[in-house]
Amino acid sequence: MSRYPTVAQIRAAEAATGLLANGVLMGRAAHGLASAILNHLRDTGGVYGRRAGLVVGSGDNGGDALYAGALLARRGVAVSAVLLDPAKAHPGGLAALRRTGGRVVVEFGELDVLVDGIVGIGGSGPLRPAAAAVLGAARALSPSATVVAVDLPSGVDADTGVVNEPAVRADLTVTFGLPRRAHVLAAPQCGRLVVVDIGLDPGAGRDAVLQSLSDAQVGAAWPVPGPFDDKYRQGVVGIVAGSAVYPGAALLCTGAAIAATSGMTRYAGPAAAAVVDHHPEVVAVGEPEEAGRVQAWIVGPGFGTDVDARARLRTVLAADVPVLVDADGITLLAQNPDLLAPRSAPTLLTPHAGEFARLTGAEVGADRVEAVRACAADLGATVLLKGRATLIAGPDDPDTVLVNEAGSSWAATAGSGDALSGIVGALLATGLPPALAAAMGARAHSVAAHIAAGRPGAPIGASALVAAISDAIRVLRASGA
Ligand SMILES: NC(=O)C1=CN([C@@H]2O[C@H](COP(=O)(O)OP(=O)(O)OC[C@H]3O[C@@H](n4cnc5c(N)ncnc54)[C@H](O)[C@@H]3O)[C@@H](O)[C@H]2O)[C@@H](O)CC1
Ligand SMILES: Nc1ncnc2c1ncn2[C@@H]1O[C@H](COP(=O)(O)OP(=O)(O)O)[C@@H](O)[C@H]1O
Ligand SMILES: [K+]
Repeated sequence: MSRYPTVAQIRAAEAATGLLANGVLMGRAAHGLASAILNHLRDTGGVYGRRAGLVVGSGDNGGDALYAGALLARRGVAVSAVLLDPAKAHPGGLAALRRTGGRVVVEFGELDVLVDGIVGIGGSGPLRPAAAAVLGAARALSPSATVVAVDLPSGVDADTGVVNEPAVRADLTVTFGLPRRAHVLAAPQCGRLVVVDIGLDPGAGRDAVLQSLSDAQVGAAWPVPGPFDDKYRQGVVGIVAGSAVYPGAALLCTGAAIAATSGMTRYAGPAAAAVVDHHPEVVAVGEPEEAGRVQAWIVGPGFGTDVDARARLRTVLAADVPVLVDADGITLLAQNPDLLAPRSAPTLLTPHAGEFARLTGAEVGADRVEAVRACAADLGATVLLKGRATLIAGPDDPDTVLVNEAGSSWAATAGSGDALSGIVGALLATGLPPALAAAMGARAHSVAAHIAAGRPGAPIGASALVAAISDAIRVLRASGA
């Protein structure tokens, strides 16, 4: 389990050490930052004589950069610094840099490493023009320089992960004590993340709302058949998806459900013939009323928004079992929110941003974590908001929002949402709590996309993702073994 505290929680954890005012924390941060840069230099040709440029802002983020620059200069790195506001540059850090031979310059020469010490957790908004100009000139002169962000790439909001352009895009981000929300919400902007130990209380950040499961946790919790299990005991999932004209969603969703667990998969809808043709293990009928017992339903992917679809949604939501509503089902639900009111079994909604806006009447907005939390509380349902960073909130636990950072964007392809609902719905049918099922399913979905794309990676369709689900589960289960 990783936890991603807010800036307020990070500041409280730092203050609790009593080591802020005396500069001890900054010293540790600077050591960690310098070590990460030295490691990078060693891995790419050596340390001595390499060139590092520091872009230094007016706060402690700039202080970290200056002290780290001093340590690099002592190891033979040629360090230069551009001070964005010379009168406010951290005095101790600046003195240290000067003592070790680092130079203050107005513009950089060629660089191997460009260090973004502009702003950290005290920053707000985009890069100001002077900072953007210095970075732009440095990038133009040294396009292959490695960009190292101190704490987080400047211009990225630490709590929401919003990238306020112009913003820094880093190859490596070195942070201190605890990862910030932005590191998972805007992971592609941060590059590789190094978290330096600065001696925070080991319990620090325990109150962080935003959390992610490790692969090992997902693997250990993945349901597999036990010695006395049969097909029914592992959960029967019922799927209402696709249509006679558009059977694709039904095939993808059903295929994903079959791969995710060993329980039984039923299908109810107009694509029954095509489903059985592709997946002979499925028991398929025309309508949900004919389907027999299930432990969870998936309803909505590609099943349209006509009167028949509406009637099927009504039937499924009237069942006293967990229901996952996706895609067209969400669009219909947005028009008929009263359908949720009588339900006592859990409901799980899996919107993308557009469906989320339809459901709530408002765009997701900058604070995705708060948006998903509020939506879950308002609707009394678990909500999974899709994206590169998928967020999951339940209705009864405002102190937990789970996040799955996909690690790659190969899943951004048509029909991959149908695969996600198949995986998550099959997990729901095994009896897992909705938020856990959603987070585990999202993780397996991302890993499957990554495996299907291969190395160095090639575009995939959703069918390839579905075909890789079994391998993804193996990878997740092996990661905890
Ligand atoms: N507080 C602590 O204990 C520690 C703090 N550390 C470092 O200190 C940083 C936080 O320092 P500060 O609180 O001084 O804040 P920052 O250095 O992150 O930024 C605050 C300064 O930047 C200016 N600013 C805000 N937005 C800006 C923008 N868009 N463009 C240009 N300037 C902008 C503000 O006016 C202020 O002067 C952390 O991110 C981390 O790097 C580390 O030294 C570890 C210990
Ligand atoms: N940039 C991205 N990186 C990684 N995964 C993504 C990205 N964009 C979307 N996804 C994932 O791909 C799936 C897309 O679902 P959805 O938008 O419903 O597509 P469809 O309706 O075509 O099936 C979701 O699981 C989502 O989290
Ligand atoms: K920074």
